[in-house]
Amino acid sequence: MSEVILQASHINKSFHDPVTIPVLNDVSMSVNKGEFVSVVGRSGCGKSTLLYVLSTMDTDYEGQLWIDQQLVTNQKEKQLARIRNEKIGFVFQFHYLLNEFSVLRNVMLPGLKLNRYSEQETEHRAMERLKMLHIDELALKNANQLSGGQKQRVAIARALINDPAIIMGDEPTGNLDKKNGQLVFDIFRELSLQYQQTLLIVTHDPEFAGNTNRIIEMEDGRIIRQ
Ligand SMILES: Nc1ncnc2c1ncn2[C@@H]1O[C@H](COP(=O)(O)OP(=O)(O)OP(=O)(O)O)[C@@H](O)[C@H]1O
Repeated sequence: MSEVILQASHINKSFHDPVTIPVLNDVSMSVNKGEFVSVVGRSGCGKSTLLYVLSTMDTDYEGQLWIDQQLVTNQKEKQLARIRNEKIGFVFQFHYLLNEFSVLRNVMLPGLKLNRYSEQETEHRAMERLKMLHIDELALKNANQLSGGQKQRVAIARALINDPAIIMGDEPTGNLDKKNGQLVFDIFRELSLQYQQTLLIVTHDPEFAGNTNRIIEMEDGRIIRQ
């Protein structure tokens, strides 16, 4: 049987602004190890809100959530911060690299924070991941010397530094031209096929979604197809 990496059960969420707006409506879903899953749906249907809940950044919801077989609902923030750093790699629309640091240092940072390996070992692991993504020649450049596509590939290397159970992305190709968007897609596919990396990516790009293993389609806060 496939190993379940992420499971959400009957997630409900509303914003109170000041009237109550229901945004997630009885969302249940799971993602298996090695699956490359996309989340699609019209603007405002709740994709980002769902991703924030699934990534444990938003804890204000009803329902239950497991990551890598561990129930994370109702855990304290300190524990959640550790789970996020250890189990989840994030790739956003904007790369959030620290411009004053080298590419290598940027990739190392979540590893140094986790403190599982020595600094030397973390550097070695960061170089391995830059090689995996074919960008090791950028290691000593400063982040602000890179193109948008290169920055996003560095952000993916950074997301991989702690061997996350799952990579979550919110529009990771949304800010890239077609060629660089394709490059980022190809990296995700290679990670999924070659390294059994589990991926859950919110996207507006039908071509991107159409080439993933499974599409989760949302409408008005519900999953209408998966
Ligand atoms: N902090 C907030 N307070 C109140 N309402 C919010 C808040 N964040 C999001 N919403 C509302 O929740 C709904 C879902 O928003 P969300 O950002 O999850 O949609 P989305 O599908 O990711 O949209 P997009 O594709 O445009 O990014 C929208 O109606 C939005 O206006």
